[in-house]
Amino acid sequence: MATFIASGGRVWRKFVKTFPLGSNLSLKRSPTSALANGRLSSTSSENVLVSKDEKSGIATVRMNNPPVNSLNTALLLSLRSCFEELEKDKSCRALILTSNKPKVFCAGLDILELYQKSPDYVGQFWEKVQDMWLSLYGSRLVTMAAINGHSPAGGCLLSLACDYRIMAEGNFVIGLNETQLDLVAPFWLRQMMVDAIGYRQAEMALMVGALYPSNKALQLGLVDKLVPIEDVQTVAEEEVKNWLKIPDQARAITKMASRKPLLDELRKRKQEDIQTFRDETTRESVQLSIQQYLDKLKAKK
Ligand SMILES: CCCCCCC/C=C/C(=O)SCCNC(=O)CCNC(=O)[C@H](O)C(C)(C)COP(=O)(O)OP(=O)(O)OC[C@H]1O[C@@H](n2cnc3c(N)ncnc32)[C@H](O)[C@@H]1OP(=O)(O)O
Repeated sequence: MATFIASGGRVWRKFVKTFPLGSNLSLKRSPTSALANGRLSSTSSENVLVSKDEKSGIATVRMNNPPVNSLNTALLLSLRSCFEELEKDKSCRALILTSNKPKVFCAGLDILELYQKSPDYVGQFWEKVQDMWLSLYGSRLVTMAAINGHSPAGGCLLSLACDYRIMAEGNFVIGLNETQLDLVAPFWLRQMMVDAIGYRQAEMALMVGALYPSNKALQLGLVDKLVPIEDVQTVAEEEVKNWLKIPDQARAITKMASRKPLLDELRKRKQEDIQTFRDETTRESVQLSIQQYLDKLKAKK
């Protein structure tokens, strides 16, 4: 039987201190998890559930922000802190990012964080998006997106920041639909898309704000593997184990060599990027588009 430890090591205690914990400290574990027989540590904040198999060093990070894991300030802060703590944990070698709510991996940025807010507020919000991305994209760990549902916009951003993407088959969409909200994806997000699917396809996808069904996403190379939804976690664990056969140091140095230019570019242009976001999102016409988009989402029911 698996042993559940609420706050086993230094890293976990620190993480627990950083965030208000929900009453539930027990691990919400997929019944099909291949880690079931490993020694597991777990901890949770209200919006992110983390478990780690001590033997393999594989952590699973489950977004738990109902109803659709939209990235609000609290979730962004929790994700960043969680990525940074796992990064510092010497026994951690890999991270699987998934959703605790199958059928929606992440609905992207919380649109309400962009609606009728002051320029200062949206600027600070955007910095949290940047910092979360820097910690995930720049991670030394093997990072695997286990995309068990829809993954539009900011959800696609999270997936692209990982090293490998496994998505659920079926009627789920992924892509960068920012232009549909009258928003322009920033250079670092556009670049990840280009790196994943190539210049021409990325250019078209970004211009029209395309959301692709999972089979088309596989064909384009936006995701790497499609599996039935109930197998997403197990296949992600198997895939991570394959990656962990490669020595960590060589793999991580190689990863950094390819990602450093984009990481450095954002670090250098952080304030300019924040200013652009502030100016764009608070523009009257953009606010109107966001309002119409929100109305459309509500009217769907
Ligand atoms: C210079 C500018 C730079 C900008 C760059 C920005 C980079 C990233 C941008 C973004 O991420 S913008 C957000 C884009 N996201 C979307 O377009 C997704 C919208 N949501 C959906 O399409 C669907 O909700 C879903 C994810 C496919 C799930 O569908 P489902 O049927 O399961 O749920 P719903 O009934 O649609 O939603 C439930 C509930 O949640 C609300 N909601 C959904 N998405 C968001 C969101 N992103 N932010 C805030 N709220 C969201 C939705 O309105 C429903 O609310 P209620 O009606 O229940 O109150």
